[in-house]
Amino acid sequence: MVHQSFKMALSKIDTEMDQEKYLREVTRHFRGIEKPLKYGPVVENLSDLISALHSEFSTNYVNIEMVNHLMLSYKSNPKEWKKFAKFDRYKYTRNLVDAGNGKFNLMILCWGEGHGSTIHDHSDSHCFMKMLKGELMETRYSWPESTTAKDHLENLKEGEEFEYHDALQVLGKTTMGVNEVAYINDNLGLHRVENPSHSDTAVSLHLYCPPFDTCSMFEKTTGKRVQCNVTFWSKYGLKSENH
Ligand SMILES: N[C@@H](CS(=O)O)C(=O)O
Ligand SMILES: [Fe+2]
Repeated sequence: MVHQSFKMALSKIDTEMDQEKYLREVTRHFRGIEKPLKYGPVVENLSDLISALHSEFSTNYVNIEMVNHLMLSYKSNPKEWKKFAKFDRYKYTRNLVDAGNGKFNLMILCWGEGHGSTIHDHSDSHCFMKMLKGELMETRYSWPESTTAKDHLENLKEGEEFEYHDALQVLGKTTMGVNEVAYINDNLGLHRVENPSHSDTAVSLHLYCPPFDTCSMFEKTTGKRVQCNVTFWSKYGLKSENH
């Protein structure tokens, strides 16, 4: 009897708990793994990785550690990802590889020499970043503490949030090489990523779950926050129309 009601309770959770809500909840606890799992599945190529990710996301209870494992387990092969790697002269590009049935976004980011992102958050999603080529330097920052100084309100433009007066604090810096995977979520802070090389490009593979199309960007010296849309330079190997 107890067993049966327990089963009923579980099936209730299964149907009522949506995956997005569940993932946002795990965001609070997951910190990332550094090595592939000892007995985890082996990923031979990019299409294996994509299929394995789809099956991982097919249930409501995504094993985020397994997602991390799969990202670590794939070994970069430029022949497999070249068709997605489209560069721009002026800024890093975001190229959609797979929209994960609406459950995750897998994309390839192409970084020209010296290109970098602005300090940003990840809209409460999990973010895995795997190096495919070259090196990237990641700097992490703490969140600005918000204040309520009324005299700043009049200076706010539409879409801007509250002013902060102190510079963002640097939490750490890491340089990542080919096949390494970094993990971040809003709980772990903000970050900025840059290609420190002035002679080589860099390419990285990012997985976001749940997917998001806006995030916040921050000014380092004031902590000022602006909501921004994030767009794709290309989708499935084809250049987006608006570029
Ligand atoms: N999160 C950034 C890339 S990075 O700098 O981590 C983006 O999706 O554009
Ligand atoms: Fe990021």
